[in-house]
Amino acid sequence: MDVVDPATGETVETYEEDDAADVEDALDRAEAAFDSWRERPRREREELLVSAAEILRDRKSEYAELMTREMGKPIEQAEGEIEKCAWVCEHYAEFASAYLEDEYHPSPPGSEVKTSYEPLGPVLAVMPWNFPFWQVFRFAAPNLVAGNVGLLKHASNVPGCALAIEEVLRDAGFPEDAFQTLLIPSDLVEDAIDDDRVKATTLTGSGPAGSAVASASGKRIKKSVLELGGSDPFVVLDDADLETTIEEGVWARNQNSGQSCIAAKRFVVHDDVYDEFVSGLVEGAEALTVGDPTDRDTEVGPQASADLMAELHDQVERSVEAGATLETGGEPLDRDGAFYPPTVLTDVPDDAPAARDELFGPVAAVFRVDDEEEAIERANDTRFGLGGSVWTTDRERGERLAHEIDAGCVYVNRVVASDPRVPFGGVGISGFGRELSEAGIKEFVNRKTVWVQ
Ligand SMILES: O=CCCC(=O)O
Repeated sequence: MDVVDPATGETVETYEEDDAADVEDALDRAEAAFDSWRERPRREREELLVSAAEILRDRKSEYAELMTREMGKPIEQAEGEIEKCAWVCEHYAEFASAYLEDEYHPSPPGSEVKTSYEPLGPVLAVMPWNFPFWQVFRFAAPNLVAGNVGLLKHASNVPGCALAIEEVLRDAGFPEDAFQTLLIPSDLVEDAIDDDRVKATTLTGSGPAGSAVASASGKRIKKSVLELGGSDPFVVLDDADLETTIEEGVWARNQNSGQSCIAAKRFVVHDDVYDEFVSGLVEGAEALTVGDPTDRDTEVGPQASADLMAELHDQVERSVEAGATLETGGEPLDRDGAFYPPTVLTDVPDDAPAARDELFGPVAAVFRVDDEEEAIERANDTRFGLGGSVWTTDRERGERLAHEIDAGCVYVNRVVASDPRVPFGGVGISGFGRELSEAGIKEFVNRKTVWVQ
């Protein structure tokens, strides 16, 4: 596995891939580890998560630099990601016991009936490169503390991050085989899912990858959780506080260099404020500092690879050919590395890629609407359903519209963001199941009814 620094296009590291025999060995070890791990008192498992959080904070610079080198995340955002991983570890260290407490039910006199939450076993996680630490920790923290063991198949461009995560957990004191990284190509994933020792699967990534993992899991009657793409609407009503809304909109679209499933992708803007909003969005996009992700002033780094940038550019070109107006950006930067500028498209036709598909880079598509009803219609005119936001000074109006948007989460006057305290996941082709909070820790447990007469 070659790691190519997307800021320079140079190969910076090569890792040896694992093969089928390595997978076999890892599955054996995972199964054995589960037998003893599930018996460890939960309090001890929680304490290990506290140690993992400490290690993450101690090694924040080292891991942030690794992430920046492998997938180009601007360094300050990479440090923020490591902090968030520490937070999710601390969150589950504090709340896992309450989340997994036995639940007692009304029962006939003389009997006791409860639900207990017991671990399932080895869970295979297929994870993406865009938040290479966070996406893994939000799987690992709840599952390890619940008593499951983890097997990670990470994206092939971030093997160093995958191994570093394994290192954090081992150094924190988790048993060696409680969490293992498999540096395997995608074609070995189905074999692993087929294996009886793997009890469940979770994938964060693209629709086709999600469909493949869920199909293979379904064939073997194994539960899966999918967190796939999004095309989140950012709905700006006529009474929005425009200064704040524009500022937040620029960030909502360009965070993580535009490569986030919950980035705002379609801006649905009321006619009364449309012109002012668009000119603010364009000005904000042009003011962003694009460049070397190791530089602390950089706000938008490279796209994670030249291929991904080419795919994004093709979507922009096809949208413009279909009739969209390019307000700013729209051409790869003339320099080494996969740099794409913050881009704004207006007049986007309904059948253009920028309206229909997910654009996984710093490209905003803006739509003009005449009223609330049309805003909701436009917001819901997508097969995705991950997140969405509504911007208005009238909180009740915002909340009312939030209930009308078909998505796993809708934020009013706040940029959509995942948070350990609240469920995260989508509807439609954005996936199923939930991560984080109590909902997340209960995805891969046996909700066992115990009836004592
Ligand atoms: O790509 C998805 C974003 C995930 C997150 O921010 O938690």
